[in-house]
Amino acid sequence: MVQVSNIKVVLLDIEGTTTPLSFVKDKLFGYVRKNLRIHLEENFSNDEVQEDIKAIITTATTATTATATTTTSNTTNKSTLVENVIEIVTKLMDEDRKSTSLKQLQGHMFRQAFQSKAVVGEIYPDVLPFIQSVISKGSKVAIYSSGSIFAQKLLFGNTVNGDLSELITDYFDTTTGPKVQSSSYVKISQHLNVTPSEILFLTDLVQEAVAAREATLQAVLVARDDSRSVHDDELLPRVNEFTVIKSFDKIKIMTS
Ligand SMILES: CSCCC(=O)C(=O)COP(=O)(O)O
Repeated sequence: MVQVSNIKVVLLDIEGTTTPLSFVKDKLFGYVRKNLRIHLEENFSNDEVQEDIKAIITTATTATTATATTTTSNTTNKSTLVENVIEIVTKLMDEDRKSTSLKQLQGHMFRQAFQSKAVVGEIYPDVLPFIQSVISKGSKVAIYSSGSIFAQKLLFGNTVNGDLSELITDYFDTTTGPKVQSSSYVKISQHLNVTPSEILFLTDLVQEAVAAREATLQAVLVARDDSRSVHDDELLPRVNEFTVIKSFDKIKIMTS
């Protein structure tokens, strides 16, 4: 059992930490891949979709990596724009990019997925008891994910365990900054009005744990059976710098 003390907020990553990778990759992202064309075509004139299209095109034209090579055009022609956006979004998703524009679009598409019950939010069985125990000790629970805040609220509002969104006091996404940058965690602690060391960050990605620790948060790695960096041999030296738990029931928040 890992004991942590002096914690006012527990900050949770989603993919691989609260929620199975397979759910995010296959069900959520799978829904986007399958329904992107129909979403764009049927809702093309909506302000929200127009904003999403503009943002995606901006990402493609300003990206410094391979995505920038995608052909974009200045056209307002519907079918050309739809084809362009599908090409860019597919490429961004293939590269598992965390671009804010991609995450905004995905989040808007998840609304239909959750409302129609085509998708129901999955969390690991130990997550809800842990959240309840954190709250019972007077600490708060917040989320920091690359998924948009809109998407995060949909996920926690529509889980297999019911609506958990009210148990979470604050949500953060890439509009605060990338999860691999320590400045993002400084901003989060300022927003939460606590000192960084009073935040416990749980993630399956060592690069995120490193950034959080640089900002002096307490960071613990979560090594689920399907987790990402904890099973990457190249990252092992960095992983070994952290406390690693297999599930949330291995962590105990001590009241001061
Ligand atoms: C409903 S949130 C969707 C998750 C997502 O889009 C994502 O990129 C996962 O990012 P995380 O930072 O939670 O690993």
